[in-house]
Amino acid sequence: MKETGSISIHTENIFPIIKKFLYSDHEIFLRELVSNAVDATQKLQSLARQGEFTGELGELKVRVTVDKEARKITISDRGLGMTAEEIKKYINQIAFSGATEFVEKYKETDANAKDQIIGQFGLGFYSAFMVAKEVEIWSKSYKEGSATAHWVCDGSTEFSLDEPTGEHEKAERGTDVVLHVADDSDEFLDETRLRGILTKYCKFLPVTIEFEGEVINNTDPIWTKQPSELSDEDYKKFYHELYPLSLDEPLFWIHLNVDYPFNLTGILYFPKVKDELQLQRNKIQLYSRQVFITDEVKDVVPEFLMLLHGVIDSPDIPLNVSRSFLQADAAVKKINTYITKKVADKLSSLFKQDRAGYEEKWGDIGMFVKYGMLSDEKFYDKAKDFALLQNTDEKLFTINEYTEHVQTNQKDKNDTTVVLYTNDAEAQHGYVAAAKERGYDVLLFDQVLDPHFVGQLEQKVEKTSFKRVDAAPVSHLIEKDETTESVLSEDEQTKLSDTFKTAIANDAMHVKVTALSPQDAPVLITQNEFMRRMKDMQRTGGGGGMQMFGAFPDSFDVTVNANHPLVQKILADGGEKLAKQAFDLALLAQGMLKGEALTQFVKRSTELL
Ligand SMILES: Nc1ncnc2c1ncn2[C@@H]1O[C@H](COP(=O)(O)OP(=O)(O)OP(=O)(O)O)[C@@H](O)[C@H]1O
Repeated sequence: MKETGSISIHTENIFPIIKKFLYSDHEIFLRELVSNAVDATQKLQSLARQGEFTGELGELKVRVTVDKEARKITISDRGLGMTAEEIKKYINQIAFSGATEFVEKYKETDANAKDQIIGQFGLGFYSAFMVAKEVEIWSKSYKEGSATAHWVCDGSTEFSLDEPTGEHEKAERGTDVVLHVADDSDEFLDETRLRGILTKYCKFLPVTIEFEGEVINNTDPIWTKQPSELSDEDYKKFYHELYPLSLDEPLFWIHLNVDYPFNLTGILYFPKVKDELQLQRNKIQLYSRQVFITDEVKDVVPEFLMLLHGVIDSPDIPLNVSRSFLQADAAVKKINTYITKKVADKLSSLFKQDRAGYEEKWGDIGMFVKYGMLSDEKFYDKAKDFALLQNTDEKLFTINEYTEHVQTNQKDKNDTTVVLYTNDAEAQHGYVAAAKERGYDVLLFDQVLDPHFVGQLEQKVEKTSFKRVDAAPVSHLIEKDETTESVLSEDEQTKLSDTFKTAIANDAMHVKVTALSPQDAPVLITQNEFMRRMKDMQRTGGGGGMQMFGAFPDSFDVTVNANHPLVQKILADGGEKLAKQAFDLALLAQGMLKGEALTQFVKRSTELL
C-alpha cells in the first residue's frame, strides 16, 4: 500500500522560504537531524529504564555517512523509530507546524533582527530542505511487530508514505534519514566540511556520534558531573578539549550548577590575561542539553564576564526568539545575575582562603575585577572587599587596608585622605621618589582601565581624593594649613616670573613663583589633575562630554621655587640662560625634553660647565 498526500492546506509552500532566508546558516541542518536522532535514542533508553521496552538495546550509536557519488547524506539512529502513523503525526503535522511557525515569525521580524532569528530558531526536521532536494525517512518502531515506514518528500508540500516489504524492509529498529543533496549544496558532500560541522555542534552530545566510522563526541563532558567527582586535572583537561588551540592553562574556574528558578550548568574559566590583545580569543560556548548553540553569548553573560572562557548549558535560554527579546527575557536576566554572583563569590572565597595565592593571580584577574566593578554596581559592592591596589613597592592592599595605611600621613587640611598614584613609575620616577622621601605612599595605576577606576574609587570611597604624583610639587600635593614663607618680595617675584616667561617663551607653560622648601627642586613642571584626567579619559574612550577636553591643547604649570638658592641666583644675575637651563632640567625630569630642545640643552650645559 502506498499513500500520497499533501502536507500543506493552509499556507503557501514554505520550502523556498526556508531555503532562501536561511542562507547564511544552512549548516545547522545537521545539528537538527543529529539532535533528533539523539532524542530518539534517549527516549528509547528511558523507555527501557521504565520497563516499557524490554528488548535488546544493542549499540546505540548515531551514524552519519556521506556518499559523494550518490549525493547522499544519511543519519541513522537505533532509537525508538516511528510507525507510518507516527510519521504522519510527527513529521507531516508537528515538524511541519514548527517550520511554518518559523516562517511566520520570520516574516514578522524586521530586517535587522532576521539574522538573529535564523541562528536561534531550532527549525527542526524541515531544515533538511535547506540542503536537500529530496528527503527520505526509513523507520522501524521499537514496538513489537512494527513494519518499516518509508516517507519521501521532494521539497514540495507533497509526500508519499508506504510500508515496503521484502528486500526493502528495514532490518533494525530505528530511523535512517537520507538527504539527496541539492545541486547548489555540493559543499555538504565534502567530508571535511561535514566533520567540521559535527565537531562544532555535536562535540558533547550525550549519545555516541560516529562519522564515517570515527567518533566525533565526548558523551559526558565534565559540566554534567558533580564538582565533588572532579579533580583539578579534569578541569584543565576539559579546558584543552574545549580550546584545542590554547596553550595556556586556566588560572581557576567556577563550576555552575543550578536548577531553580532556572536550569543551568557549566564551567567558567578565568584565563591568564597578561596580554590584553588576546582576550577574546576563546569564547564562552552556549549549549542547550549538550547541543552547541552559539558562542555569541552577549546577552546571556554579563558584558564584563565575556572575557572568561568555558561553557554554559541551559535548556531555559530561549533560543527560538530574536535577540531583542532575549535582552528583555526574565530568565536571561536571572542567569546574568546568577553568573555575576557566582563569580563574585568565587573570587571572595579565593581571597579569604588563600590571600597569598590570590595576590599572585591578581595581575591576571585584576582587569576582570576592575571591569566588573566599573560596569556593575552589584559587583562593585562585593568586589570592593577583594579588589586590590598595588603600590610602587609591589605591595597589595584592599581598598580599606589602603586608606587605613595612608591616613595618618596623607590627610589634607580638610580631613580628606589624598591618595597619590603614578601611571608610569619609570617616567615619573623623580616625582615618586620625592613623594616617598616625604613619607607618602604611591600607588601604581598603569592599566588601560585605571583612569576610570580611579574616578570610580574617588566617588565611592568617602573623604578620599586621588592625585597623580606629578600633579603638583610634592609639598603641595597634600594641602596642609601651614604655608611656607617666601624669602622674596612681591616685586622680586614678579621680576623672576618675567625672566622665566621670556626664557621659556611658550604659551602652554604657565609660570608661577611659589614658596616651596629649599629642598624642593628649583623648577617643577606639573599638570593639573583635573584637566589631565579628563584628557586621559577621553583618550581611553570616556566618550560623551569628555570629547571636548580632547580638543584643548596640553597645558602645564611651571612652578618656580622662590626659596631655592639657584632661583635666588637667577634673580640676582637676571640670567635668562640659567632660567632656561633650570626649566630644561625640569622638562628632562618629566621626560619631556626632546629633539632640538634636548640638543640645545646639552650644548648649553657644556658651556655652563
Ligand atoms: N530520528 C527520529 N526518530 C524518531 N522520531 C523522530 C526522529 N526525527 C524526528 N522525529 C519526530 O519528529 C518530531 C518533529 O521533529 P522536529 O525536529 O521537527 O521537531 P522537534 O525535534 O520536536 O523540535 P525542534 O524544533 O527542537 O527540533 C520529533 O518531535 C520526533 O517525534
